[in-house]
Amino acid sequence: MKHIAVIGVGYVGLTTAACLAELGHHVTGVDMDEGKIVLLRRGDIPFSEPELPELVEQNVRAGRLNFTTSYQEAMQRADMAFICVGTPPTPSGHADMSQVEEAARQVALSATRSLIVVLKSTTPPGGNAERVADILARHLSPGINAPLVVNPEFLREGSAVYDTFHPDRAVIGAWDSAAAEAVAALYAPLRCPVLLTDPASAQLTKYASNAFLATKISFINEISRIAERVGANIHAIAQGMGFDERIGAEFLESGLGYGGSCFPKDVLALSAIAEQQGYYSQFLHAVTDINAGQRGLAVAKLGEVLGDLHGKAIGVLGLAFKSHTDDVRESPALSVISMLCQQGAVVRAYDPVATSTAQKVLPPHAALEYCADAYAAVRGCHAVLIATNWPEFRSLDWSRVHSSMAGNAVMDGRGLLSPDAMRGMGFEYLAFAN
Ligand SMILES: NC(=O)c1ccc[n+]([C@@H]2O[C@H](COP(=O)([O-])OP(=O)(O)OC[C@H]3O[C@@H](n4cnc5c(N)ncnc54)[C@H](O)[C@@H]3O)[C@@H](O)[C@H]2O)c1
Ligand SMILES: O=c1ccn([C@@H]2O[C@H](COP(=O)(O)OP(=O)(O)O[C@H]3O[C@H](CO)[C@@H](O)[C@H](O)[C@H]3O)[C@@H](O)[C@H]2O)c(=O)[nH]1
Repeated sequence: MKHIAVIGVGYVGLTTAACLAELGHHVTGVDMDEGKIVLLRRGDIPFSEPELPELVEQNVRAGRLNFTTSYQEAMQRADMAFICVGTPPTPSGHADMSQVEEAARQVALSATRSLIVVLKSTTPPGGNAERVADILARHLSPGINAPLVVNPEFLREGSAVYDTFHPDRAVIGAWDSAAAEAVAALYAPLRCPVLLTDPASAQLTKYASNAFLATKISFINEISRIAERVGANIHAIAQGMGFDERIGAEFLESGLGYGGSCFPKDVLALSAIAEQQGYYSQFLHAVTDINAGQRGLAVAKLGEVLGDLHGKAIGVLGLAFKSHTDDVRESPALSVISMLCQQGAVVRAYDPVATSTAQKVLPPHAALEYCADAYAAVRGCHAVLIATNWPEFRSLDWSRVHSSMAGNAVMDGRGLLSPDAMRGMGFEYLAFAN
């Protein structure tokens, strides 16, 4: 059993803290956001993530998990500190390292004993790990050591707890082999492959993994553009490709493209890393461009059917960047809503859990209304656009939807519905290549 401080209790930090506590460790989560800590101390979770509320509650009750805004309190007995703060994109696409550097400085200043510092935040290779190690060394009291271990996180939002307990691998990059082994020991109960490597390789493994998954999505979206022109069905194609084990069936869902707090920023950051080293990656720029283009294509398809979008009512189902989360960072749904409003459409939006997060991000607009349920959102609409892959949109009573709409167009931006069934009910069914 270890005493562990987790710095930053966002999506990654809170999940990591709760899962480490569940594995028997004593964990203190620290965040500079007092509001988050107040919520957590009251037993509330600051965001929506399946299984997490129960896990946090159980471990707080068992006395293994607590929360504070004080680094001193969290670091008092810490054997390890996990840095899980954000690395958002700068305007030039680089990863902003300021939260990580500040967290490292605070960890070092409040350390009263030697400990291992584990960098879970996604950070680019090319000097950043070295800089964090240097910040630690400069701010530690004499006689205290804090070797740095780079241990990138691979969880997905919406299945964060499951992914943490069932990881495909742990990647551990360190200069100090004893520190690397100590972090590897934490993963032993999870029985996953553990890759021990150097910090730069660990960092680049994370970016390469995200860029590869983003590439699969842009690739299938590129194929869907070709498929549409030759009258082929993209779902059949993806299925046929996916049977080939060398290709794999996952991440071949065509549609509005990827969003979220990771793929868009990490592909950009990888391009920026390459450019900093004098290499322009045409390939990564193409992945980003294809992805961005899907949103405009969806709006154009609606325009083709409805003519001028001005004054047309469009029901948008989904605001989150994917199902089972309230996260709207880089959500394709929000870009599409902005495009529709710009073209003069009246938007009626609904999401099972992400309305309040969307309201904080989208500027209020006279033509944008948030609705309490999917049926309210589609009522009186000329068209419906499915923007997020929530399962509940698949199981709506679509004949009820049809009879309550003013028009009959449905743009299925996530390939959720059966084209034949929808057309059979009298919808003008629009999608990417089917
Ligand atoms: N969200 C994901 O699915 C995911 C998955 C894998 C990796 N990552 C990476 O993990 C990192 C964290 O992502 P996230 O989505 O959890 O971010 P987040 O924004 O949800 O959480 C970051 C937290 O850190 C806190 N914070 C910032 N500076 C701090 C400081 N100096 N001291 C204490 N707290 C501080 C913030 O208040 C916030 O609560 C990023 O590098 C991200 O790229 C994210
Ligand atoms: O076939 C697919 C699969 C996904 N998506 C979209 O891609 C985005 C990302 O989805 P997903 O990867 O499931 O969610 P994230 O929570 O962003 O997780 C990714 O980003 C995390 C942060 O780095 C990594 O840890 C995870 O391994 C990686 O999957 C979402 O907008 C999805 O709608 C598609 O368009 N088609």
